[in-house]
Amino acid sequence: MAVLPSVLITGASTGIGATYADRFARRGHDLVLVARDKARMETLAARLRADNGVTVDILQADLTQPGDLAAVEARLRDDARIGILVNNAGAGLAGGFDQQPVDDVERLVTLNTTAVVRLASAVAPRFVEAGEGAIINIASVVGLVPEFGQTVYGATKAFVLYLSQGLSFELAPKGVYVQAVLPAATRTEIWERAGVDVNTIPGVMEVGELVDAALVGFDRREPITIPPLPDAGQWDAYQAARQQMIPGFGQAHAAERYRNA
Ligand SMILES: NC(=O)C1=CN([C@@H]2O[C@H](COP(=O)(O)OP(=O)(O)OC[C@H]3O[C@@H](n4cnc5c(N)ncnc54)[C@H](OP(=O)(O)O)[C@@H]3O)[C@@H](O)[C@H]2O)C=CC1
Ligand SMILES: N[C@@H](C=O)C(=O)O
Repeated sequence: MAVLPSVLITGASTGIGATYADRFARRGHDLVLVARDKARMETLAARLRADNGVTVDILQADLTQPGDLAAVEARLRDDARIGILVNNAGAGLAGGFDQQPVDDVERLVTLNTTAVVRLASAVAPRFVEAGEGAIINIASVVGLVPEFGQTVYGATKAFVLYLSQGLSFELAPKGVYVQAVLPAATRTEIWERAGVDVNTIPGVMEVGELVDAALVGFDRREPITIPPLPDAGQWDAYQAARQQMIPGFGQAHAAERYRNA
């Protein structure tokens, strides 16, 4: 029987990342868990080892700290057993843009974008050389909806979506599968951490249902998975509308509406 690849999951101490850890362990994958809270990861790892007989390593790291991030990058570069990266660690930020301290904004951008792209960059050359591997990036529907008023958080998630689509375009022909997962509101600690009472939000998905649906998309090798979206045709229409603009972009002259103003 072929050996299953190990899975490195960031933000694996709780929430969506811990649930991915549970589901991949049930499938028989060895794991590398990454987050700041070592005690929580040890508790989770002990359960996953006992229940599933898998190997679970723990890498304590604050992904906003360059030294910690470099250690995770090194693990991704050097450990040839890792065949799946789940770029999940992320956070939100309380308040509106004019109230958010810029240092908090910068930390958010570092965690939600810089860490994601650096970890993908660490692993991609090895996956390309092997002609296989998978990168799962957790984005958010908020990245499609500036109207939600979560501007910086949403911008980081739009970045993750674009990054995933671009990486899929570049790497799929080389055998590497890239999936962007766009959850909507899901019951995890992210809300409390950002000072929001999740019980005030309508239509919150349970985390197990979210990850199980995302894994259906993963098994189907979908490039984009939006678990709560009832009509998949709406996403296809959105993509088609975007692609219809592409031939119009290469013009030597400004469009008629901008001339002779
Ligand atoms: N829940 C939701 O409604 C939605 C969530 N998402 C996205 O899903 C992903 C997971 O979020 P979710 O599970 O809900 O959130 P949680 O707050 O429940 O979990 C976040 C995870 O990220 C880790 N983490 C946070 N900061 C850092 C850091 N600086 N360095 C390393 N790890 C860190 C946390 O661990 P620790 O504190 O131990 O470091 C934790 O394991 C995020 O990218 C989020 O944006 C997208 C759409 C909806
Ligand atoms: N985590 C949520 C926003 O704060 C989301 O992405 O829906």
